[in-house]
Amino acid sequence: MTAARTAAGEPAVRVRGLRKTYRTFTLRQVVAVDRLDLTVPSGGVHAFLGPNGSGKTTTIRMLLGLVRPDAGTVHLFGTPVPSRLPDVVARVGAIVENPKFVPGFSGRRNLRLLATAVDVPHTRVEEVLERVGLRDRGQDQFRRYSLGMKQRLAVAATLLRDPDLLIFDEPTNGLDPAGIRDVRATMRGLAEEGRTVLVSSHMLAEVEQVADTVSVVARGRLVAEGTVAELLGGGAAADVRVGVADAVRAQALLGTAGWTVRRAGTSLLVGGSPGAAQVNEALARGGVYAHEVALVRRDLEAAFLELTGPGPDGAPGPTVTSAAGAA
Ligand SMILES: Nc1ncnc2c1ncn2[C@@H]1O[C@H](COP(=O)(O)OP(=O)(O)OP(=O)(O)O)[C@@H](O)[C@H]1O
Repeated sequence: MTAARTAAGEPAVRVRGLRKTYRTFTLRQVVAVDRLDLTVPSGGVHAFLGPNGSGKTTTIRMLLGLVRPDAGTVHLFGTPVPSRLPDVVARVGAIVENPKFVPGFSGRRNLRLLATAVDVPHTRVEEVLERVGLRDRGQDQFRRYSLGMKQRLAVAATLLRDPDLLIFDEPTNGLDPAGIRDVRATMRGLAEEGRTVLVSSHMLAEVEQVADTVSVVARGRLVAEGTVAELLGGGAAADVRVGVADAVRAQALLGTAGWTVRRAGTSLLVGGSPGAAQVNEALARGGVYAHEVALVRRDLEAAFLELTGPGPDGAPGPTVTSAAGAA
């Protein structure tokens, strides 16, 4: 099953030059998505990351044929959308906004209604309830479910047709920590079954823990793509924090080695070095012995703000970086 889901060699999602402009009530033009390129590899969890209003929901709605683009192309598993959406729609499941379930019906009855609507046998309802851990609570009324359980029922609904691509728009909004953990575990589990999960988020911590690859958008445009580690600059590019008694001498030694050195409280932060061991060695060779040498991971929040914040002139976004080195 895993091979069949991913064997096509096509990315699950391929978007090129996508653009969508809205007109507000005051006839002001809002560019929601602006010549966006997006590639979601087949298999694994891909985070679609960006601040509020950066165009994530609009993009997802275009992937699903719910909003018509002004320009650009969308392919899902190599099939052009929306022109040939019917050919691929059964392979895609999405939770875009709060799913509509009947509050007074049980979770199971809600799913059975949906199963009938999409022509799936009711035996599949039991499978998906089991899959999201709701089989024992399937007889409870939907209105009695916690938010996390409601979200899991929504996932179960998307699984009815056994899709290869699942799209979640901000799935952890409003969930408590246990609910967030559940959603993350569900996403990982789906990816391990060979499916592709595309999850939009503005929550960096969520992305770091669950995503294999990430696309970062700001003001409707792609600003970076790659793995989380690549977006953070990788270990080699991280700073090294050094604690020494003689900071002046250490600063001179490290500067001579060609690295950038700046003060951070009582420590020094060394940038551009190949790693902590090399920094330590350079100090020792110069007769300076550090009481602390530690690799400091670049802060994800800082990296994200750097990527998505306004440029120095406050206007267009930062240039596109391909952290993965991919075209
Ligand atoms: N139907 C609409 N009419 C007018 N403007 C819209 C409409 N939908 C979205 N927008 C605007 O387009 C821009 C992108 O919105 P979108 O909802 O796609 O971003 P988002 O990244 O999903 O944001 P959030 O994380 O807040 O949901 C925003 O400026 C938003 O106000």
